[in-house]
Amino acid sequence: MGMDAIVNKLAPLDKRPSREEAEEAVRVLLRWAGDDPAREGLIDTPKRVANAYRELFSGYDADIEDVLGTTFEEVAGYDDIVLVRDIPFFSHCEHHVLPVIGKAHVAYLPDSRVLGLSKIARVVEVFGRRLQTQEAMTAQIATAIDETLRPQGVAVFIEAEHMCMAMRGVQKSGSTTLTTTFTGRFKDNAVEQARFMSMVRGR
Ligand SMILES: Nc1nc2c(ncn2[C@@H]2O[C@H](COP(=O)(O)OP(=O)(O)OP(=O)(O)O)[C@@H](O)[C@H]2O)c(=O)[nH]1
Ligand SMILES: [Zn+2]
Repeated sequence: MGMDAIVNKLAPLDKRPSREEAEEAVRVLLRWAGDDPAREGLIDTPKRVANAYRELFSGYDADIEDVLGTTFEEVAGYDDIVLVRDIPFFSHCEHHVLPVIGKAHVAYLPDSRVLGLSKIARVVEVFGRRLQTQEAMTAQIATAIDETLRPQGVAVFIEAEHMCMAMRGVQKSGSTTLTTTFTGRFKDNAVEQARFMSMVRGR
């Protein structure tokens, strides 16, 4: 997957429906649920839901190259694993638009340049705040870091619970789905991969 595949997912703001259209769609779904959008408690709900969508799906508005733009070279020759562990995120599955709640662990092996640490968590945030499958989100985080920083390797490990499996459908709460993407040396070298996994698991 290249950067284009990630960038193309962005819907330009001017191609979006109007706020009034979005609020009307919420009223339709409230009626579909069985309630009356005209009753007092629901009058402002379409506005609130439209606002919440702007926040929950703000990842479509972010430019990943801006997010990852700041890099540093002066790190005293440091060339070992940089791992940011336990980055919490909320996403939404693209099949049911229900929450996916999880943690991402993201590492890379620098090749002269390093990233600002907060940028790693920001990348997770950008891809989390879109409609996702866990597999795609894992691969997108790895690709974004790989193609902007060009490190020796990237490792991404996501563990998450899908509300579409807990609240409805098969109704299995508490199960966790694990996904990984490895690039470069993390992909080619079993020792580096194992080191990443034990750093993630070590407490
Ligand atoms: N691979 C993958 N599947 C997901 C993810 N999120 C949700 N799903 C699955 O997407 C599938 C959609 O299956 P469908 O049969 O089309 O939809 P459905 O009838 O609502 O499926 P059930 O959830 O089994 O009731 C389900 O098996 C979900 O568990 C994800 O991140 N990755
Ligand atoms: Zn789902």
